[in-house]
Amino acid sequence: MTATIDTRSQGTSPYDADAGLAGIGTPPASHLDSAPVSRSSAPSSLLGGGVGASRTGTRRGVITVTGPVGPRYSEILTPDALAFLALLHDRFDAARDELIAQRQLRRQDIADGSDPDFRASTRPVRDDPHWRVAGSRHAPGLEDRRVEITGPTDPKMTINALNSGARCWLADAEDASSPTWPNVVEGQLALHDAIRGTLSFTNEAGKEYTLRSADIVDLPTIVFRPRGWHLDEAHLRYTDANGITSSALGSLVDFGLYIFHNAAELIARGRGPYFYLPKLEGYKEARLWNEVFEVAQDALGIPRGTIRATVLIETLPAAFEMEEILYELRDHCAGLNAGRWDYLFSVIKCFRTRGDSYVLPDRAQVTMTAPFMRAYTELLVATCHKRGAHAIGGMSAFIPDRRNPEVTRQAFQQVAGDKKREAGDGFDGTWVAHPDLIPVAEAEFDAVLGDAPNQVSRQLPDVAVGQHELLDVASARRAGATVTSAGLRSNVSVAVRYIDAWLRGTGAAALDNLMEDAATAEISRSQVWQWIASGTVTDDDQLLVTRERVEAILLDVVATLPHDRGNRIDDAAAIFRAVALEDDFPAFLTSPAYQGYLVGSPVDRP
Ligand SMILES: CC(=O)SCCNC(=O)CCNC(=O)[C@H](O)C(C)(C)COP(=O)(O)OP(=O)(O)OC[C@H]1O[C@@H](n2cnc3c(N)ncnc32)[C@H](O)[C@@H]1OP(=O)(O)O
Ligand SMILES: O=CC(=O)O
Ligand SMILES: [Mg+2]
Repeated sequence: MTATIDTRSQGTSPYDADAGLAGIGTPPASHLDSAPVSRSSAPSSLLGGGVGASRTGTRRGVITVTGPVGPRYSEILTPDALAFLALLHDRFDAARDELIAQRQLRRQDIADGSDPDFRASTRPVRDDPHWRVAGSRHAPGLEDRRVEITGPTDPKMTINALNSGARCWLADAEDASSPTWPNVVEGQLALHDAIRGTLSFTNEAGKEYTLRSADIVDLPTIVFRPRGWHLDEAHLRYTDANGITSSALGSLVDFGLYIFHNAAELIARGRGPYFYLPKLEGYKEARLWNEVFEVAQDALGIPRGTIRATVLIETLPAAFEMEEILYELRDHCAGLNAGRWDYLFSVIKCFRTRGDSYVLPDRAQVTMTAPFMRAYTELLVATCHKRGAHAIGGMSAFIPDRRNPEVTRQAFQQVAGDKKREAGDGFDGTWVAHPDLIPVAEAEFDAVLGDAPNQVSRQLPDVAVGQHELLDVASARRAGATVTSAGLRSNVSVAVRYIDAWLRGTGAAALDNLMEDAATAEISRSQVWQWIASGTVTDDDQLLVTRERVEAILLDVVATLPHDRGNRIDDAAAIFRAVALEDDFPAFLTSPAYQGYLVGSPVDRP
């Protein structure tokens, strides 16, 4: 993206001068923020004015399709849908760039030694006891979210998820998705058809898949997760009113196409346009989403407050702004989710240059009972319930193997323990990665919730989590967790195999009996980067983690992997080198991998 960013006017702490939280102490339903979205600026002429010019003659931007067009793509990429995307980009493209720049400044601050903390400037939001979020009120299908299955939106997974018996389905265009052009557009087609009850699929062996009901109220409630703010969509070009052209934004494309095509249908069928919002780093990003929602609802003629969003708290900076995030989205917010894998990634990213005391042990040894992780989830539940929001738990990575009873037994045991802890801690629901895990998670939540749809009314006034508890990452190693040579090798191997799968169009994979996705792969590569940068010594053999050592492991791993036709092991290894072994630390591995390796590759064509 090319927008000019005036970082001087924002400063490194732009929140202090912020007037956006001025509504504190007044009734929560009113829109008192200074945010520049008003009904008068809403695009009433959107669908009548044609792309490029409004009825009043004001120039507007244009979205152009540059990706190849497959069967039925025209049903998604309609002129009106593209005009809607152009409207969203006109309003929010530059604001997105500013927020990405602010993320970088903040991360640099942390790298330079300034610890994240709760903001003094937003204390009034936290201290005001009166406001509440919309929650599940007037949001049919979101009252009881005790088990949510997650997964990508290809037709088979869509049908399997909707037939799974879970309460909700997180339809994922984020961590579980490789954002190939077919995955993006055909995923929208699958959702479009599923919502209308017409989706079917036949696999290569001739097995037919159909929805168990054509009526979506009989199926898990769909909660769609668009891509995060950081990802571009290279197959749609946005040309702004000044003729400047750039890639479209993945988040606005995913969100925009989904709500444009499905909001009215969802509402008519007794559901609503529901979203998960990933990878936010602060409340200003929540505010941006809220503005997107308002503009979208106005443009589509849907009452404001119809959308519901569940925000993933999966970055360290966002953990210090949970309440502010809820506040910004209060008219649209259903809850928060503890996105534990990206959270760990964010912890590593933020502290990667801060030396040995910020080094985490092997990924497998950082469990949810590590004090700093427990502090994060306790704060999340307490914050949600204080504000009438659902607290949704995270993903245990253990997955069953239908061909291996022992692996399945262990997965069930691990998942049961994880869900028991979450339900006991006050979470209102949780995620599972695989349909066979639904009864396991359900049993643990049933035991706590009984017939109640949730436990939002359970207040947790005794939770006392402050800056120290959230930042005490050293607690994991103090408690005996270690960095091992096996952990190092596993990080290299998992990252390379996952990136290979991602380059072949698969965004979630079962590797070594664990669910791996973009978030877990980010942990693997960033741990390696941090261990090298921190001069970490593996505890079992007392050897330094160096680039040369990792390079030798990488060559060994690559030699053991099949180099069949279609595999992209060498490309995966090249990406791994770029994101784990260079001096620079790309904020996300998917950004260079997308631009340099995925776009234009064989799987990127219909
Ligand atoms: C950090 C985070 O963000 S977590 C959220 C993002 N991650 C995810 O959503 C991961 C979701 N899970 C998955 O993608 C898959 O479970 C995987 C890739 C981990 C494993 O998938 P597979 O190797 O196909 O598992 P397996 O062979 O046991 O599947 C058995 C059946 O269950 C289906 N299935 C497995 N997981 C899912 C799922 N999440 N949703 C729907 N159906 C599923 C499979 O499609 C398969 O169906 P079939 O018999 O009709 O072919
Ligand atoms: O998105 C979820 C996570 O754990 O990351
Ligand atoms: Mg995540």
